[in-house]
Amino acid sequence: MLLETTGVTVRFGPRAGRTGRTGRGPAPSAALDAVDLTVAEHEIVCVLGPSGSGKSTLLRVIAGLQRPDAGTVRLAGRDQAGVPAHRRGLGLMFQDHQLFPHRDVGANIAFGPRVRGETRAVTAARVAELLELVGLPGAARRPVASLSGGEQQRVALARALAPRPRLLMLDEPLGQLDRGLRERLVVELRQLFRTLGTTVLAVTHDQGEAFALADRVVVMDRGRIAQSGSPVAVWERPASAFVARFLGFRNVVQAVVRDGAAETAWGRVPVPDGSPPGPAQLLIRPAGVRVGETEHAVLRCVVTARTFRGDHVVLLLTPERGPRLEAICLLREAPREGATVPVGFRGEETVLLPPG
Ligand SMILES: Nc1ncnc2c1ncn2[C@@H]1O[C@H](COP(=O)(O)OP(=O)(O)OP(=O)(O)O)[C@@H](O)[C@H]1O
Repeated sequence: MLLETTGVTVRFGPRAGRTGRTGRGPAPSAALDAVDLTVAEHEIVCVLGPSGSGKSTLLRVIAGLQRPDAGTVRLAGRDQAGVPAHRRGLGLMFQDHQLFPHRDVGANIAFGPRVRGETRAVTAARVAELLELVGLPGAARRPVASLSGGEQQRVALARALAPRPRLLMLDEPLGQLDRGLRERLVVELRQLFRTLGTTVLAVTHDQGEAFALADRVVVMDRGRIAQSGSPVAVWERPASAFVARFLGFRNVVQAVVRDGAAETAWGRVPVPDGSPPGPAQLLIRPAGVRVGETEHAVLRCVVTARTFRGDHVVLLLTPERGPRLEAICLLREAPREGATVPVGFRGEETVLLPPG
């Protein structure tokens, strides 16, 4: 295992040192609460979570920029306690690129290799090679100030890769760019890391970015790991109501499973075969809400909003009982705003979550 954190805990502020646990969650001051995280050689892992969930603090602890109150960080099996940041062999690329504004592109990228004592010739070759890799061939003499946001991002990446770090750590790598550019760059980044065999630990609050980049995503909630798994596994089977809501699913409701269906505020909803009986929370994906089908209808809803999304329409429904529902349907089948429609549910599109 290239990176292994065990029980990493960080507490900030006046409550530091107090345990204050209730057994149900971390004390309010725990920025990180006993985090165990591994990253294998050549793996791309994205840590994902809402603002304040501890993502940056975790990166800073691994980088050696923040001392943990408890726990260990191992790199290639070696405990990093007492190893300063610059001796950990990590590449860091943080939110605000931190390029040297008064140096040209080449000098920015050359910084790491020069500090490590590489010769001018070796460094120049490395700079040219990296500029080629990040899609900016021949840009070495350009002033940093003349670059667009996306170009600066590429230079920052080249600079982080220049000393051949054993682990590349990215904090919101594409945070400040517009959506179109981010979507393009994320695909390029994944290809680049694959080609180079780079091991990557990235942090982002943008789930689309994490899902496009990562081999594995790690979802954080208030200093703890809420779920870790492949993008597909996490998307298909969120481990909790928190993860489901964080992924943008809206239809999460209290339920009691009995006789092959979940009893909810919306009525009886079919659930997958073999679902254990008892209290739970239920996620119904928007595709599992059948709109306008009278045969399986259990509920009547008013169409509160329709959002056009290209080939389909997202409907916000206000039911006669229970919280609002989100549904998707084909444009040509979408009911009008204000219409009252019968609604039923598809069991294959439901996921049972632990009780809240
Ligand atoms: N230097 C600090 N002093 C006090 N509290 C801090 C410090 N740094 C972070 N925190 C707190 O620790 C918690 C985790 O912060 P962190 O920056 O790691 O979260 P994050 O998930 O990276 O958030 P964001 O996405 O907004 O960057 C937050 O409650 C934050 O207020």
